[in-house]
Amino acid sequence: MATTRRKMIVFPSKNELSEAMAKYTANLSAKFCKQKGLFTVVLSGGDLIDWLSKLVQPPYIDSVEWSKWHVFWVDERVCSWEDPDSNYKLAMDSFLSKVPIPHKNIYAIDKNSATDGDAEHCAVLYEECLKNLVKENIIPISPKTGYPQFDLQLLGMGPDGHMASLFPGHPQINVKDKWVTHITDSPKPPPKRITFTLPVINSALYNLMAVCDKEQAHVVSEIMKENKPLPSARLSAQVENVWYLDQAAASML
Ligand SMILES: O=C1O[C@H](COP(=O)(O)O)[C@@H](O)[C@H](O)[C@H]1O
Repeated sequence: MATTRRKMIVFPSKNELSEAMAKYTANLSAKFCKQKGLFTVVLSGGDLIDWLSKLVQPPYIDSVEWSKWHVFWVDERVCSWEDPDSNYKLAMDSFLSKVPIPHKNIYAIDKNSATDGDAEHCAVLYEECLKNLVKENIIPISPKTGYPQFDLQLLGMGPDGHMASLFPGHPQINVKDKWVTHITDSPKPPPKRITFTLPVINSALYNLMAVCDKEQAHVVSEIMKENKPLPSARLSAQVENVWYLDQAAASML
């Protein structure tokens, strides 16, 4: 599996980081829409969705080819779509409902199994959904890794070093025989979640990890300076693995 070098950019403020993230996303959208007529974007939950707000403002709101976007989640909390914990709801409310992405191109967790709290079935169905999209030539399989290959993933990290719903000390980080797995004892609530597995995450062409605030400074230093093998430290990408930090998150480097 390819291991691209981690690239790091520190921004003076969260606002500048947000602007850069919008520009990075819009540039890749233009590149892939031109190259292959579509753009596959994987979102996470958490603070990152707030930082994406610049995409729903000029110039991007008018220039991005939203109709060509296909949107996925790197992880999802197993709860109803209306639950405030839902990553789908979070992205819908502040981002996706404001841009003209065709509804059929927004691939949420299965509504019924999520409401029923059946994490295992949600993971199985999400993997099935990805496999169907491979057959439809929406998602290619990476020739290098054999896993599905997304164009861009926008990721966040928790203060414990987790990314997606891959938590330190939990076995999901080592799963290789699935594309999507589940957890029922997440240390961060809610306990039931589904998540892409590490080989899928690392098969993406571009991975952008955005980390802000002083509370994250310690874990950023553990990863960058001490090489601590936390889940986020294992992030890679096929073309570029870039970390956007604000000054506060980078303050212990
Ligand atoms: O629980 C989750 O946490 C991570 C990090 O979130 P943040 O609020 O600390 O930025 C997030 O990336 C993931 O998608 C989410 O489910």
